[in-house]
Amino acid sequence: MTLPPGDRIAEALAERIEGPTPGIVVEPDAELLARAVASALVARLAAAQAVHGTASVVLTGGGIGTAVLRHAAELAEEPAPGQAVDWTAVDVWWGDERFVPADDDERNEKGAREALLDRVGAPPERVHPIPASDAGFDTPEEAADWYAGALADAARDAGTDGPLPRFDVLLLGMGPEGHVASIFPDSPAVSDERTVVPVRDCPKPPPTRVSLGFAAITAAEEVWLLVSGEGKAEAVARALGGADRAEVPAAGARGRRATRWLLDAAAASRLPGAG
Ligand SMILES: O=C1O[C@H](COP(=O)(O)O)[C@@H](O)[C@H](O)[C@H]1O
Repeated sequence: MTLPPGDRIAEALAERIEGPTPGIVVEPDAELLARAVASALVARLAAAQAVHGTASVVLTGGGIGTAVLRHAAELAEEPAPGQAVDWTAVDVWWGDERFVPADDDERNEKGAREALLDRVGAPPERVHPIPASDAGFDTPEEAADWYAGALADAARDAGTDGPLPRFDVLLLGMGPEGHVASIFPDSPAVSDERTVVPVRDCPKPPPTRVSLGFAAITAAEEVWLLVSGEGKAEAVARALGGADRAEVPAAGARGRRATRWLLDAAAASRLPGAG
């Protein structure tokens, strides 16, 4: 495990951190982290479009996740070389969502639309929100089944084997107790093998949610965990120290090709070697 304090995320990407060992990059503070991740994200999506014609990203809610999207929208106004994303050719999915009405401020979708999607003109046919509670589904179970079907349909339309389309980058925030998406420690979701799982009695409000399961998270090409703040430092250290994913779900978030922990200095402060 390496810990390069102050290293730039773009440089780490250029080095192509790949394989089973998570790559760790530390930026000095949350604002610089959000800017660096946004810059790396648009570069990665532009590169995916150069190869495949389209790109796909799985979004997260949360403070840093939404700040990244705001900065990505700014970068779209005057793209740097290698960072020109055609937002009409990006499929947008979500890692988790709160099962509340569509206009509720708790919706991750609402935050993402305001921060990025409405600003870059993402077309409705490429934006795939997890259903809201007023979208015609009575329960999170029904909404989860529907979203699993939407993912499987997209995979089939793209000619991809299996129940999931290609995810170029899957973004995850992490809670102070180590939850990712809406997979909370010691909850049924940690051992649920479905691609999309309903979540009830969630310890963090709102209590009713829908989340990608580990089967979908670990199918992504790249998983990027975005974490800031001292309050999350212990969970970061436990996840990277080999904790069981049932106890620290972030420990089970791995990409097929790469797993990147993108941290600010406070979140990295309990890792071995942190100053
Ligand atoms: O409940 C959730 O929390 C996490 C982390 O949020 P943060 O504000 O502490 O960064 C988020 O990633 C997830 O999508 C969300 O539903």
